[in-house]
Amino acid sequence: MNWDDETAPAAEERIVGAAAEGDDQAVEAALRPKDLAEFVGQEKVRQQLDLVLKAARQRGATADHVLLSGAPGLGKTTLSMIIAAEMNAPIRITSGPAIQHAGDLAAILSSLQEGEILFLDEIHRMSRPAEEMLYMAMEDFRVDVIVGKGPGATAIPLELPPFTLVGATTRAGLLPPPLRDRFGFTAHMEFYDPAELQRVIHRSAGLLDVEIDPDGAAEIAGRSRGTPRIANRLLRRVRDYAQVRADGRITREIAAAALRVYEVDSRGLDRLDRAVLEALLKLFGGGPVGLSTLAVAVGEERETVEEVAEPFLVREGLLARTPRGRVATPAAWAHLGLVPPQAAPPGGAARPGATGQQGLFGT
Ligand SMILES: Nc1ncnc2c1ncn2[C@@H]1O[C@H](COP(=O)(O)OP(=O)(O)OP(=O)(O)O)[C@@H](O)[C@H]1O
Repeated sequence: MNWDDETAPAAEERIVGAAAEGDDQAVEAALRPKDLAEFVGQEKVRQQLDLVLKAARQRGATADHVLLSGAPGLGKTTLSMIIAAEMNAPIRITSGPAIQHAGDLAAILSSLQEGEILFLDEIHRMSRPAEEMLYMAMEDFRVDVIVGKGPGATAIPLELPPFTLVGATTRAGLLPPPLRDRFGFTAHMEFYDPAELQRVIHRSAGLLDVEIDPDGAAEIAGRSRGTPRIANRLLRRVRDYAQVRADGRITREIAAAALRVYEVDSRGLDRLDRAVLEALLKLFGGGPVGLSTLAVAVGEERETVEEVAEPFLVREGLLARTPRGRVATPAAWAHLGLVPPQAAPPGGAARPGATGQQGLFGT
């Protein structure tokens, strides 16, 4: 899957977009778990990382370099900060696109303290020369700084203090093998199941001082697309609704009513996702239909349909991309409360008007 799909430009304005938005950042800082015990879910990653860090602490050494891969909003930045906290080490945060020249990287590396954690987000987007410098830095804690140009250029070796690189990527497959191989520990972060998201929501509600029923948390969790960042964002919008329209407490009914206002349905589909699905079912009998035709039908760019709406619909098993075009699955018909043509009574096609829309947003 193409994880970056969820960060495509049009996805940024969506309440169910996985990329961080402007007002997320300050709140996210307040909601970040501070240690491994507080970090919800990702059991395997947590157990393995716990061993890696404990062993390093016992040896009095810096931890091995760590590569975290997974979709946006699953907790990679949070985990890098936890690594620093568990190692009692300072952390420096930067990203691949910010390092365009090898010199940028040399400047950062040479100013690290011993044992410092260097968090490099979007490591797959670093420039090639910087990437090559990183190989030597990771392996030998040394870089060659080139001084001068042409035949007179000389490489001056620069010793670095031992440090731990924590690389984060949405696409581990894009990393060149020599870079991937230099990480001592690689963790792949999975989407969270509803029970885990419910725990994330309860924890965040506590920190935000919001009263929430277990059913209210479950309702939000089911619409959060497996992603803690989305769960926290939906929680904040539901909190607003509960405060303005009710007594502030979040129940299942309040959560469903609030998310109806924001057009997030019972499976976490938003207006665009549903428009695509509805066009596919109602106008094209469930497909197959070409991407361009589908895009025209919903009045969106081809890229928006392909990169913003489709990845989640595919992940949810509602839409399939086939060589003949886009096809709806039986689950898509069921979700929109429509009858597939082959199951329609004799003489009657699919009943385009017979939607169960009211049910989609919950009660
Ligand atoms: N396991 C978790 N338990 C509790 N909260 C979490 C967990 N994972 C993520 N969060 C919350 O979700 C938000 C987003 O997490 P974070 O910024 O770490 O994601 P990310 O994977 O680094 O995203 P990106 O790839 O966009 O940088 C944070 O507010 C964090 O508190």
